[in-house]
Parts: sequence; structure tokens; C-alpha cells
Amino acid sequence: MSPTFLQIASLNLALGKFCLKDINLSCGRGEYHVLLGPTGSGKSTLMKCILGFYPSHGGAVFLNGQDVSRRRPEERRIGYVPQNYSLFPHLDVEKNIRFGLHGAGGADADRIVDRLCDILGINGLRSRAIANLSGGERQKVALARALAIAPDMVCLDEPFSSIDEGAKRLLWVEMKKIIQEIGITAFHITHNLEEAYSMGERLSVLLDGKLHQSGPKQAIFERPATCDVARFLNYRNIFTGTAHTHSDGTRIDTDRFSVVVSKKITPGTRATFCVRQQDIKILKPDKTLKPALSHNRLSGRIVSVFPFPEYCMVCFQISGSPQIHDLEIKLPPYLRERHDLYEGKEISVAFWEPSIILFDGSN
Ligand SMILES: Nc1ncnc2c1ncn2[C@@H]1O[C@H](COP(=O)(O)OP(=O)(O)OP(=O)(O)O)[C@@H](O)[C@H]1O
Repeated sequence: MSPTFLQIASLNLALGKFCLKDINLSCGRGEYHVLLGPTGSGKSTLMKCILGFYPSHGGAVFLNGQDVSRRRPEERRIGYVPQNYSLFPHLDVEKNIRFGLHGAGGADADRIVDRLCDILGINGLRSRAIANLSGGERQKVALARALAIAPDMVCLDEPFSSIDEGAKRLLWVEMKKIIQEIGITAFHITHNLEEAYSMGERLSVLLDGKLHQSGPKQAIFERPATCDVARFLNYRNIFTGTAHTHSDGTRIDTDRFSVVVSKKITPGTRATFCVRQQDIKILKPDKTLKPALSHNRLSGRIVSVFPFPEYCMVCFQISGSPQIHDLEIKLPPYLRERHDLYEGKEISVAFWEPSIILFDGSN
């Protein structure tokens, strides 16, 4: 991570029944950081603490090493694009952007507005009324207004929520490029997993007012730290079982099956783990099993097959299990034909150890 620019230290806030609980988060200079969480998890509230709209009830916000917790919003030099953009409908595009300059005029102000209109590609919109702009155009005007103060950081609250799916993807790329070109730190909030993955360099996951995980995006998407993060990221196949000593590490017995992991876990403790859907292999009956797969092999039947265009989803029931299905397996579409997968077929599946994610607290 580049040198820290934003640091939130042990921040607490209570708003009615909702609380932000002991938030610790840092974001490097020039980093594009995405705060991810479901609706109502407290993302906007946390952003408003950074902006200085809410005083915290304990803890501090540092910008560039300075404690800004007692500074007013306008003293923090943060550009803000609110969720609905909050553009002024009675002013045209250019006047909206100039508003960001707090009424300053003169050659410097003209130069800033010209540059922002150039960078954002909105020169042609300068005299247009806000009411006649598309969602994407409004978003660029809101961004230009936020950038007019030459901030050190920009906070973007769900900037694509009112833009249709197709346009969104193009804007993800365009907006990130613009912000990187300007070279400022971005703090962006969303509940959209694809948006977070496409735009963020580092991510933080906020669930019910608590920060569960913060780090490089691959680490979060590939190794969620808690089962709540995993569930939010659409992970399936989450189980809890009891740990037992095993010659290769630990055997975890769930009520339906056992897995073996190399980590040593105190015998008798409960461990929660997940088996990644895309890492479960369907075994060919005639092939000898690779040793790496031999510990974690299960027999059963296919309960259903969903051939989606991008992948094939197979629901698998372990022999003798009382559940309708135990595992969801995600395969590339061509494997459906190769393995001749259909409802009711008896199959064996296996997974190697790296596809088993042990969650924090499994000691
Ligand atoms: N001023 C307030 N007084 C009392 N409760 C509040 C206040 N502001 C927000 N809340 C509550 O705090 C919780 C978090 O709200 P917040 O807007 O931060 O969530 P969010 O994660 O940004 O959600 P969304 O994605 O829907 O915008 C919600 O339950 C909300 O009702």
C-alpha cells in the first residue's frame, strides 16, 4: 500500500438504534478504495464521518497524518459526490461546477472549470439545464463540482445507483481513469460486487456497522475472513463441524460429511469452513484419483442442473443426507456435456485443500 492518506482509528458513532462499532480502516495516498456492504450497513454514515458531517462518539479521523476529527467539513479538503448528486436544478451545468469553487471567479476559476470540462468530456454540456441531462452526464457534472475545490480526496456515495446496467460498465472504466489521471485518493461506496471488484484496488467490507475485512480486492474475494463476509460475497457451501486430530492436519466432522485440512485445529473445537463452488471437481468413474483429492471425496446424486449462459450450476446431495442438497457446484458450461450431467445421476465429487476456506475463529 502507498503511504497512508486516510486513517480511521477506533471510530464509534450511535445514530438512534444504529451504531458504527470500533471502525479501523486505512487508505493509501492515490488509492481507489471501495467500501462494500449491504443496504443499511452504515456505509453512508461512515462516509459522513470522514467528511465531517457527523461528529464521532470516540475515535479519530486522520487525513495525511493530521487529526481532522474536530475540523469542519469545508476545512477537510474532500470532494463529495452524494448518492443523488444533489445538483442545483435552477443552475446550468457550468454554474453547478462553479458552485464547487464557492463563488470564486477570475482567470483561475475559468482555468479550473475549463480543465475539468475537458477531462470529463462535458464541454458540450456547459450551458445545458440539469433536467435535460442523462444519469451518466449528471454524474460527471457532480464529479466536476466535487473536484473544483482541488481536493486531496474524493468521496463517492453509490455513484452509479441511478445509471442503467449497460452504461454503468463503461462509466466504471471511464471514472476510474479520470480519478487516477487527476491522481487523488478515492473513497467509493457501493453494495454492487462487480462494481467493487472492477473499480477498487483495496476494499473494506462493512456489515451491520462493523468492519469485517479490509485489504487488496483479490484477498477479500478469494479469502473472505468471516462467514458473514463470505455470505455477502455470495459464497455457498458453508459448514460448521468439530475438529479431530488427523495424521495430515485436522479432520472436521460436520453432521453430514468430513473434510481434512492441513491446519492444526484444537481437537474438540468447532470450525466453520466453506468449499468454493468453482473448485469442486466432478470425478470421472474410470480415472484414478489424484492423492491431493483423496481426502475430500464425496459420493451422492445430482439434484438439479441449471445451465446458465456463463456457467453451469449443479446441486449435489451427499448419499444418505437429509438435506435437499448439500453442495452447489459451479462448472464451465462445456463440462455439462463432457460429464453428461443430468438430474438423478449418481456421481462422486472431490475438492483439494486450497479450495477449503477456514474462517477466523477456527483455531
Ligand atoms: N440520522 C440518523 N438517525 C438515525 N438513524 C440513522 C440516521 N442516519 C442513518 N440512520 C440509520 O443507520 C443505518 C445505516 O444507514 P446508512 O445510510 O449509513 O446505510 P448504507 O449502508 O449507506 O445504506 P444504503 O446502501 O441503503 O445507502 C440505517 O439503519 C439508517 O436507518
